[in-house]
Amino acid sequence: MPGAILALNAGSSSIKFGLFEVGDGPELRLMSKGGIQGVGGNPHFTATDAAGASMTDKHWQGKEAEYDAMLGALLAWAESHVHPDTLVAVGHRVVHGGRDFTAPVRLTAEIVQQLDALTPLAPLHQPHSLAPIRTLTALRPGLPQVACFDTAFHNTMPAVAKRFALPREYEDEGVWRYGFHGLSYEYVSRALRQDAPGLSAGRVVVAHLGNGASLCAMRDGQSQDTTMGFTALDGLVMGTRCGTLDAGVVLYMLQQKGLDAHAVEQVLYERSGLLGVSGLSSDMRTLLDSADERAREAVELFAFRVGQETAAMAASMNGLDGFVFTGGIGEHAVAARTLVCERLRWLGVALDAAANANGAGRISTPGSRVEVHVIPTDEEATIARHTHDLIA
Ligand SMILES: Nc1ncnc2c1ncn2[C@@H]1O[C@H](COP(=O)(O)OP(=O)(O)O)[C@@H](O)[C@H]1O
Ligand SMILES: CC(=O)OP(=O)(O)O
Ligand SMILES: [Mg+2]
Repeated sequence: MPGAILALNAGSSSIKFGLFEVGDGPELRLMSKGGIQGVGGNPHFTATDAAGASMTDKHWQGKEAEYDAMLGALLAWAESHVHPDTLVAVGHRVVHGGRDFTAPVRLTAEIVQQLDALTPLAPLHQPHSLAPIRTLTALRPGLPQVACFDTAFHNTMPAVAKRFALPREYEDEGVWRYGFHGLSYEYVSRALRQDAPGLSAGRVVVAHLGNGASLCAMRDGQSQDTTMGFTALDGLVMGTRCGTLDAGVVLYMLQQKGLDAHAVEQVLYERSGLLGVSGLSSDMRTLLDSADERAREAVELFAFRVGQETAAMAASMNGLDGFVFTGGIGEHAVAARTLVCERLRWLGVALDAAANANGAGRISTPGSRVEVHVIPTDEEATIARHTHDLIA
């Protein structure tokens, strides 16, 4: 089935994409990757070829910066590089699959409606996941579109790791831990199996540290536990999200502070995390560069929580053989990796400071009991592979 697949990963302020050539076999070849940054503000469209050379770099303004126009332009750009009739499908990252979607699915109007009903479970993400699906359906009604879910990878978690200690009727309604960042974890799981098969068969904590952040306890490449739960609000300190919080604080906000549900949602999703603690920025790079004491405290809390939750993930697997950093912070923030590894020393992590600073793939010392790796994630590659498998 020769042709091409466009994989889209739409977030709150950016749309990332990967364009892949399909051959006759199962392997896909990356032709281009890039994205639109500044969606909703000053959009900036860039794309590079597989070797990293720039293919386009444009700023859009006025009518060109409107959502449908931008997606139309991205689609037209992709088609101009593969010819319209060879674009065989578009795959999307959809953050929440709820209890009904545990594997990639070919989209229909009815399924889009079902996914829309999950918006309250992922208010920061689901609308952004669905927006490009709707626009592309209007632009190219006949083009097959596939949804790939962030939650699906965690379906292998044992019941005890999924369960909340709430009255059973909540569980009957689907209130349990789903977990997220699954397309990223799936990519890392495959990369480990290929490049470090011994470790991949063991007990590994994968840390996806980006704007959203979570950990996955992986044994034999499968999810055993994760720090995110029913929503992407749980677990670690994130850019603007608080992570794990005593539910009593929510009651305090409602009952003592008089906030309504919408105001609480805003505090927890948009004004907390690194931004809330530092009062400065949600961006790790800005905080690491800052001399402000509160910026330092925000980074300290971030690393402290990664350390605590790693111990919890290790407990879920009865031990720890490896630790993997991925996501924007995990891949690039040398100082943040150092702080995290210091908190994992007692678990058997010995960091090789030079390897960490030099951007090596393995950053633990040869004698480290726990192997530490940095693996750049590629959610778009996972999306493209699933899309290909589904439509082939
Ligand atoms: N060189 C760097 N040094 C420190 N932090 C970085 C660097 N590059 C990216 N980051 C951080 O990565 C985070 C964004 O991660 P990313 O995975 O790209 O986010 P998203 O969840 O939006 O996909 C930001 O906090 C950013 O500051
Ligand atoms: C699920 C989630 O938190 O995603 P992101 O990191 O893209 O915000
Ligand atoms: Mg992300």
